[in-house]
Amino acid sequence: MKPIGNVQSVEENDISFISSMKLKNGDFVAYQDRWVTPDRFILCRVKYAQSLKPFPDEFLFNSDLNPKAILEFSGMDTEDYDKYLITASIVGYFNEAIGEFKHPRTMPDNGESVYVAGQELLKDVSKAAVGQRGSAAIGSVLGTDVPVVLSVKDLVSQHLSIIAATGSGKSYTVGVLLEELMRPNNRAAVLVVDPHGEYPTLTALQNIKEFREDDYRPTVKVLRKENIKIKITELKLEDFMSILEMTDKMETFFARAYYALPDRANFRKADLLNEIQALRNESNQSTIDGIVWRYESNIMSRPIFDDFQHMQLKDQFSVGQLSILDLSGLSQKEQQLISAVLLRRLFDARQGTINEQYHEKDEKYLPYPAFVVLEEAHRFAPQNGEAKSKNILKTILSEGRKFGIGVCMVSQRPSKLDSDCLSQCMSQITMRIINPVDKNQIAASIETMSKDILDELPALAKGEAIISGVAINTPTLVKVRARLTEHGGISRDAPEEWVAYSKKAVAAKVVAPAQKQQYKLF
Ligand SMILES: Nc1ncnc2c1ncn2[C@@H]1O[C@H](COP(=O)(O)OP(=O)(O)OP(=O)(O)O)[C@@H](O)[C@H]1O
Repeated sequence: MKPIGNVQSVEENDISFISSMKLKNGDFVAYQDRWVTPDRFILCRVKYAQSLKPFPDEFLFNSDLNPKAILEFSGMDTEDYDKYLITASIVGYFNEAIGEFKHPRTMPDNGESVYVAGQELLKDVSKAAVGQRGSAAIGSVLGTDVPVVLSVKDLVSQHLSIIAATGSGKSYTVGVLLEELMRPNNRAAVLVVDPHGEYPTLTALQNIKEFREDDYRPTVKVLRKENIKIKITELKLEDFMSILEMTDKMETFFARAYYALPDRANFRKADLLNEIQALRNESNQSTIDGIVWRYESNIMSRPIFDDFQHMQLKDQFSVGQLSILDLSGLSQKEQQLISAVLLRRLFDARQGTINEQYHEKDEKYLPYPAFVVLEEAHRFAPQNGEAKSKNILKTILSEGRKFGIGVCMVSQRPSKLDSDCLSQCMSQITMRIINPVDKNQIAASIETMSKDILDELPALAKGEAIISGVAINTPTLVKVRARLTEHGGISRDAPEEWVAYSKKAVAAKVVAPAQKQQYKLF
């Protein structure tokens, strides 16, 4: 390796060095740990770079003149002005035995050589190697072709957040992650809760050879609203309350009817309606009418609520299967309710299976971990306000690790996402964020987000991310790799569509002779 500069000063965890190479924030450099282990390199992450020697003010007065040209004209050495003072924070050296970076505890001497970190050092940012069991090759270290490979074990056991402003590449990155999870080295059981129907294009991966090995071929199953069934007994009293939006008086009567059911684990929609009607007397006619009207229009007539059928958990969670729950076309309340019921059943199944309460023949037996991706997570766990799915999500985020349930929360509005939920995601893929309120929420909820990383967020380009947390060895700027399947969340080109539509309309007018006005002279 050829040195690119020399250490000028050291302060706290930062080194400053002078170089003629203009490095970018997030680039990695290294110096040698000369006094302790001479051949050991210490990795550092560049925080900022600034020109070392400012031009004399007089050279800058006239914007028509190039200051460098004035320098040359004055016979001064331009090279002195092409140097940068670069500050980088120490990441450490990779300790194979503990599998993480350790701080060297000694700082470099002034004048120590600094190098651009090469492939050999950069590979240590990844927690796994490409193709290894439990690896997800998500992209490369920005500006290099060194792969960044995440640990799937850590993503699943300690949850993940994917946060970015709209259009920055969130759902594209989710697609890349899902591709990695479905590869033969992972064969994951994954469910994506997809409120906009963006992920069905992933079905193509079933036919791509990279995803096959021996007899393994991933399955991608799209569950659309017509196939979504919730057995009425799966709803709790508070679910009914939230769907029916009743007055306090109505809620009191409704609760009475619900508790009057002879068997709350086994009833039909009409049985509950009968119990409501049975409460009718002369003094409560209008209240009961109100409940009945709400119950008939929101429960009786909705096909997703069924007397007998419900979605089988094993249909949604199966090893080597990516299930896409396409909730487009359903109201936000319905989306929350479906997710709540599903997450509750998943938690119960995994808890019961691990505690040996459910056995092989039981419908609720689920003998493998599961990963749930929640797009638009702020809808399911809002920071302010209620959502039926919020409590169970909190439970899974805090206890899911014991039972092998991982959650990936995807959102473009972290400030609208419950901060407790966000702080439970121990790995983070954070893309461009401009809104200061969102940045503050990230700073408050994600411990690994240092100020210099936060400052980088608005400058990230489409498809660039900062990956931090337990699935990677140190926070790293990453270029997310290209998708193997087509991306489903295409941004619409409004002017293109307007012009195309207008041209079609004009052409229709010109060529439609039947509609042409016939003029007679006399
Ligand atoms: N890593 C990448 N490589 C190449 N193109 C990318 C990458 N990431 C994103 N893009 C491009 O950027 C566009 C926007 O990405 P994407 O749809 O993922 O944004 P988003 O953050 O999910 O937006 P929204 O919040 O509106 O859904 C995509 O259509 C895609 O063409």
